[in-house]
Amino acid sequence: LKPKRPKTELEASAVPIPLVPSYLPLQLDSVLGYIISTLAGMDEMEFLRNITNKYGNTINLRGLNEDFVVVLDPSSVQHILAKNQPNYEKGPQFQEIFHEFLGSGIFNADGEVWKTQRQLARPHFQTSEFRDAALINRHVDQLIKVINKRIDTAPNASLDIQNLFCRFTLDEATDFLFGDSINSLEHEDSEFSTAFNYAQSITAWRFRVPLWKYLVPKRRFLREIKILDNFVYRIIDNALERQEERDKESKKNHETETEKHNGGHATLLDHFLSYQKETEFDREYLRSMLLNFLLAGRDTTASLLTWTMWHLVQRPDVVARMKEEILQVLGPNAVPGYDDIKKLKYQKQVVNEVLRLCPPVPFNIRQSIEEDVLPNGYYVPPKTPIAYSAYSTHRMPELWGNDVLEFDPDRWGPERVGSIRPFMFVPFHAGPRICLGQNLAYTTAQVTLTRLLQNYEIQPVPGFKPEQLGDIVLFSRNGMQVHIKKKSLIED
Ligand code: HEM
Repeated sequence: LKPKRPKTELEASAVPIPLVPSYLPLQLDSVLGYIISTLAGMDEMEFLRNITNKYGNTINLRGLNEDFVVVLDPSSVQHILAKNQPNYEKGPQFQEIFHEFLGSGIFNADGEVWKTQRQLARPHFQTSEFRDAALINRHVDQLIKVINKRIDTAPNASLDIQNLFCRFTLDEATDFLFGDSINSLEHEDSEFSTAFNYAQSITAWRFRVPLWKYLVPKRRFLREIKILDNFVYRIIDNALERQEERDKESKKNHETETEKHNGGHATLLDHFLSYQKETEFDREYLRSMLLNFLLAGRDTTASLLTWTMWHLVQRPDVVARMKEEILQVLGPNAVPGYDDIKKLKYQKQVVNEVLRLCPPVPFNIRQSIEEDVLPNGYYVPPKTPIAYSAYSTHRMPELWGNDVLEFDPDRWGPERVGSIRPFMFVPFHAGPRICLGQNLAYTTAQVTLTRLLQNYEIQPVPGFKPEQLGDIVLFSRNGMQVHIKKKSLIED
């Protein structure tokens, strides 16, 4: 047993966070119950929601005598993500779990290491980098080609659209970040995507199982990481060669460093390399940087598109309004760019409503540095893991009303959007570490949806029901089966 700390003055003045009850020493009943149920396919997000419905919006899920705080109130979420953000870091536990996979990349770093990467990367995510949406459209072309081929060869069979979206966003993200697409839409069983998926799912297990070091097999994990490394190092070495040639050229032309930076860069990697003079990056740093951005950007957008399909196949009325809007703004065939997408206001409402009910990152963890008191008076001890769940906060009836579980894009319409207060809706996180790719994600999702609705009719598969899987990203365990037929917008 951990020795009991003497109470500090702050602790004495605050309220202890309610403990979720358990009955065996070391809370073994709760810990084992959770692991067994998860292995058996439990919906973890609904499990957490049921616990908070029963015990309150600020709880301590203590396991093996370690505290684990969960907060859902917008004011507490705001406190840890923004107001007192410096006191809530990713922390050593998080970093250890992710280390082999992500090194000290942006997603897995705190302090100066995080800050430098964020500052350097930010310009690459400005809208100007994807205003014409050409890169996105190129990969949507490929997606459409694969869907058409599938319709031609098996017109009556259902299709797992989640699988296609994962391959599509992997191709788009590797193109945007590395300048070298995996082309997994063309070659489904790419060694890289298998290795990436495996590394991600083992990492999610390391989170769930407190004794992961002893329980989760490591040999295959390290073998798959090696496959990722080989792939990424090849890209880095090519980019370094290109950079050297560019440097020689610019010396010939007597360009200054500032002129070089202002030139615009095709990929995130080139963008980082253009700062090589000021900041010495080694290959390992660049490798981690790329894998971190890939993790952050790829499955999240695929998840958003997947759950959008699930809601749309059940709501022909919503689809009809979306199609009407596309016809008005773009017509049946025009390929959308960023500026067109901005005019698709109802479509954005639909996307926001999906992000509310099915946030791609449903759960997120920080660790306190010093002791603290939350705005609702609860005491947070030092060095304590503290989590928030966008999934649960987005489903609180006291915030959203009694129709909270209804899919209603009109919540986001001009008359009602005013009642959505900050930190009630946090699919992209918030505060200084808010998602860097938010704008790119909306653009990718909306360009893709527009083109799918211009070209197809998408229908439910009778009897199919997705099973939520709350890994690092919210997916459906059994895919997302839909029926899809070619149909132009003017045939409606
Ligand atoms: C629907 C799509 C997306 C969602 C819901 C989403 C959500 C999030 C969330 C919740 C975080 C905070 C993670 C944490 O701190 O633990 C985050 C961070 C981040 N996201 Fe996204 N994201 C999406 C798409 C993208 C895309 C497309 C990219 C880029 C290719 C991207 C790049 C990043 C980066 C670099 C961070 C780390 C920011 C930092 O720590 O300073 N995201 N995202």
